Amino acid sequence: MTSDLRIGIIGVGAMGADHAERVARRTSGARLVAVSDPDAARATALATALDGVQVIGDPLQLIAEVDAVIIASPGFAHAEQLMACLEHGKPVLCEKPLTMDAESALRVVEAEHKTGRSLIQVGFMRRFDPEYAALKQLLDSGDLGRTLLLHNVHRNKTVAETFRSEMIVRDSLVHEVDVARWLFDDEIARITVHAPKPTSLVGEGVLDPQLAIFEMAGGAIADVEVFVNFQVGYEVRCEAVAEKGSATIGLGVDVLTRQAGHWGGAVPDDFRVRFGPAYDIEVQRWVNAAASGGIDGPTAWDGYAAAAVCTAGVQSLTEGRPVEVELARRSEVLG
Ligand SMILES: NC(=O)C1=CN([C@@H]2O[C@H](COP(=O)(O)OP(=O)(O)OC[C@H]3O[C@@H](n4cnc5c(N)ncnc54)[C@H](O)[C@@H]3O)[C@@H](O)[C@H]2O)C=CC1
Ligand SMILES: O=C1[C@@H](O)[C@H](O)[C@@H](O)[C@H](O)[C@H]1O
Repeated sequence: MTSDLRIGIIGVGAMGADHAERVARRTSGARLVAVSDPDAARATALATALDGVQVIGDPLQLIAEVDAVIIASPGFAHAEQLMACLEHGKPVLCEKPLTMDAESALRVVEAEHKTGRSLIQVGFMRRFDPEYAALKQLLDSGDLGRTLLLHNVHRNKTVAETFRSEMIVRDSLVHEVDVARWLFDDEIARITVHAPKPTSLVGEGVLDPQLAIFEMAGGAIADVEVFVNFQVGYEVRCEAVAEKGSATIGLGVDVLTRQAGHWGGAVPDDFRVRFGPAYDIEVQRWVNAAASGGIDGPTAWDGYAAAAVCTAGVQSLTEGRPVEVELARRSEVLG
């Protein structure tokens, strides 16, 4: 008899399958017991490969049957599945974005508040990345003085054809929204999303790349280039500029080789390589916290605040102007 936390995963595409392997093979105190995905063949193949994992067709039934849940379904499915986790009192690590818009995200925050518990952790894994964590520690130490600016680059090799302009804001830029709120420890008051001449290597009408400007409530500014069809590989960089110095992460320069007339390092293909250690730390810490019914990471409120910024960001992209972020008063929602 084991007291391991019995985990169920909803959605086993790229991210869900990665988490399944993580929970099954290298997370202590947890056991993967069930998966659910409308693509039954995909769920069955994964369950078979991982041994001892049940396939449950209905995600709401999975929620009822396990101790804790990882949601890795597409963002549009998160709200209903999160509400079911709250109804059953189940701790849940929900992949970002919390939901696809500010309104539904706020409903989730309110519903969680009614339970009187912190059950939802949002998968903003960069907070667990050793490089980002070191940057946060350095900025918080005050050694560089006050942080004034952040320059961010977020590039994916390619994305699915269904990934339209809005998704670049809600699904990709949302990471920098969280990074800026976290590093500055401040809210984003205003966002502008510019759409430069798009790459010709994507479908008609897709605005890629995008250049976003976040104006923080306290006056600092962050800029973000987000380019999801960069072709080369996965690159995430952040430079913080402070009063007495600057600090940069994500240069990917740990191994430089000279070979066949070239020198340089490798560019990872996607986030599973670059942020693998961050997901490992994130899931292990969530499991440890969930075992006592809590969380240890970005909260539902963080997910809501990010959704509110992205909602304003999509409006800015559509209307071609800066848009103020409408954020509910935290004290009114959470008491
Ligand atoms: N933290 C991170 O760096 C990353 C987070 N993500 C997030 O993970 C989630 C999943 O993304 P991917 O794995 O890239 O997508 P994906 O398209 O590879 O996989 C999604 C899976 O969910 C299944 N699905 C569709 N509708 C569903 C529903 N209603 N209920 C349950 N399952 C459903 C699909 O059949 C598919 O197997 C998204 O929220 C995404 O934003 C994705 C990539 C990286
Ligand atoms: O979260 C992720 C994906 O969903 C998103 O589509 C990518 O742009 C991000 O780089 C990745 O970290």
